[in-house]
Amino acid sequence: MTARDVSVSYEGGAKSAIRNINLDIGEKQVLAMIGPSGCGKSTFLRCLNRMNDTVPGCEVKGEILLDGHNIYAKEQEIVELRSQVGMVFQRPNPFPKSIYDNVAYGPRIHGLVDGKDELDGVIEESLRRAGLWAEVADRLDQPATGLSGGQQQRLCIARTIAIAPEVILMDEPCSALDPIATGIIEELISELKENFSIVMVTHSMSQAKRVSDRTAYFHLGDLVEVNETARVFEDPEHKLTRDYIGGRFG
Ligand SMILES: Nc1ncnc2c1ncn2[C@@H]1O[C@H](COP(=O)(O)OP(=O)(O)OP(=O)(O)O)[C@@H](O)[C@H]1O
Repeated sequence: MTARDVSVSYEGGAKSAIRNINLDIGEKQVLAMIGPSGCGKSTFLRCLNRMNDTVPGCEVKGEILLDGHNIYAKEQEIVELRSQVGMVFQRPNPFPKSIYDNVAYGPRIHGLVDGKDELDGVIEESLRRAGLWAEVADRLDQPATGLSGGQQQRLCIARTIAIAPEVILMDEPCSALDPIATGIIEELISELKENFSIVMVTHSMSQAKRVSDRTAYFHLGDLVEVNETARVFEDPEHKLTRDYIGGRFG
């Protein structure tokens, strides 16, 4: 994906949130977005699958290309876009349905499978890739809400993978989890990048260091720098980045 000159405002243009963002999201890489609270990370993330469309008074300008096609073009179908760009939220949000039906939801509504056997296969594969199969294989018909928080988040990842997106967006996917569940999700993210491009917002600089290939630093609505993660943390180009990483504000 490529963002070109993306600016977003809220309240009918009265409140500017991000300005002229130019950013490439590499294929099969993890891009971490960091920066102080309110700098526009989530706003930018939500542009990538047009989640901001549903926010009244929110205006998005510029272009976001997915495989060379502008996702803000008139002819873009939102349902199709959401099947190409999946999203995992801060708090695990399983549907009040069985574990099976949570993962089956996407393939069913997008018409991706033909018959029960194929659907069963997609569900097993998605749960395996999300590292959850061994824990739930014998209780697929049980309510998803009975799983632990970490298991629920892996279920939400399985639900996203089941529609075979190209890109997975993650908005602070571990912030509601304990350190052990966080470690499991971080390992999972490192495995998932073999097949998907991942963009994640994180408040944890150590997490960005551990899991991302590239890191983008946002400040007051501007993208200050984006570079290889090691470079951003060891030798940032900008003083603002250095100050944030050094804990001098944020
Ligand atoms: N629905 C909205 N209506 C009005 N202003 C909004 C809305 N959503 C976000 N904003 C404003 O846009 C700016 C960027 O917010 P955003 O949530 O994108 O930042 P963030 O970097 O993700 O913050 P955090 O790290 O706290 O989640 C902030 O000034 C915020 O108050």
